[in-house]
Amino acid sequence: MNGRVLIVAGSDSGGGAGIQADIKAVSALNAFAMTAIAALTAQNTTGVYGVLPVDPAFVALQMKVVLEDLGADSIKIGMLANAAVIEAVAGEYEARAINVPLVVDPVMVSKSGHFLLEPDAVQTLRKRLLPHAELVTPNLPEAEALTDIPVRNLDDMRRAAEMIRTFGPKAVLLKGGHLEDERLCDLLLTEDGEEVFEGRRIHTPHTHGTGCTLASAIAAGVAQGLGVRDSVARARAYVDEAIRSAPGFGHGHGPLNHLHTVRPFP
Ligand SMILES: Nc1ncnc2c1ncn2[C@@H]1O[C@H](COP(=O)(O)OP(=O)(O)OP(=O)(O)O)[C@@H](O)[C@H]1O
Ligand SMILES: Cc1ncc(CO)c(N)n1
Repeated sequence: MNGRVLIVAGSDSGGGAGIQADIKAVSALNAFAMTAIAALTAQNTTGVYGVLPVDPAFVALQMKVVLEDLGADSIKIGMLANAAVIEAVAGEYEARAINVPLVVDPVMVSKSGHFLLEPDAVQTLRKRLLPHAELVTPNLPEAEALTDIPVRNLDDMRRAAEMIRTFGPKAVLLKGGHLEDERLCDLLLTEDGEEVFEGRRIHTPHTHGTGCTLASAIAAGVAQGLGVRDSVARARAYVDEAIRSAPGFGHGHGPLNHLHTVRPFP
C-alpha cells in the first residue's frame, strides 16, 4: 500500500502546527503518518514559550527504526531547531541510501516571531537538505533568508524561486501567505517551468500552522503517487477549507480545522 509519510518535525503543544498539524493533515487525506520528533515546543496560539531540541542521534534513531521496518513513500521535514539536528537527519537519509521523496518545509521563525531554527543553521539547511529535496516550500521570509534577496512581490518570488532551485531541490513552492495583497499567490517552479496558484485571502486571525499543514498535505499526495503538481493543488484546496472552517480556539492565531474531510464542523 502507498501513502506512508514519515514526518520529521517539532511538536506544538497547542496542536495547531508542527507534528500535531502534520499527523492530522496526513490522516485527513487518507495517508499514514509516522513521526521522528526533532524538538518539543511549549506553544499555544499566542506564542512559543520554550523550545527543547531533541538529541540529534535520537532523531536519527527514530528515522532509522521507522524506515527499516515500516518504510515510507515520502518524508516531510519541518522544524529541525539547529544545525546538529539537520546534520543528523541528512546523514540518516543518506545512510539509508533510499530514494524516498523529501518535502522540505524550511521552518525558521514562528508567526509570533520566535526562532524555530537557530539563525546560523540556515546555511546548513540549504547545503545539507535542499539538494535531496523533491520539493521545498519556503514562505517569503524563509525565501529571503535562503537567497539574501528581498522578496515582496510576484516578480521577486520568481527570482528567488529560480535561485533556490539552483541549491538542488527538484521543485520550489514559494508560498505567498505573507504578501501584502488581497490576491494570494503561491508560485510553483519545477523542471517543467512555473505555475502560479492564485487564491483569495481569507480574513481571519486563525492561520496558525498553515505552512506545516500545507507541506504535510503535499507529502501525503506525493506518498499516494499524485505527483508534485497535483499534490500541491489538492493541498491548497484542503488548507483553504481548513482555514475557512477553523474552530476559533485560543486567544491568538487559532488552529485550522484539519479534520474537515471527516467532519465539516469542528
Ligand atoms: N489568510 C489566508 N487565506 C487563504 N490562504 C492562506 C492565508 N494565509 C496563508 N494561506 C495559504 O496557506 C499556505 C501557507 O502559506 P504561508 O505563507 O502562510 O505559510 P507559512 O508562513 O509557512 O505558515 P506558518 O509558518 O504559519 O506555518 C499557502 O498556500 C498560502 O497561500
Ligand atoms: C513546532 C512548530 N513547527 C512549525 C511551526 C511553524 O508554523 C510552529 N509554529 N511550530
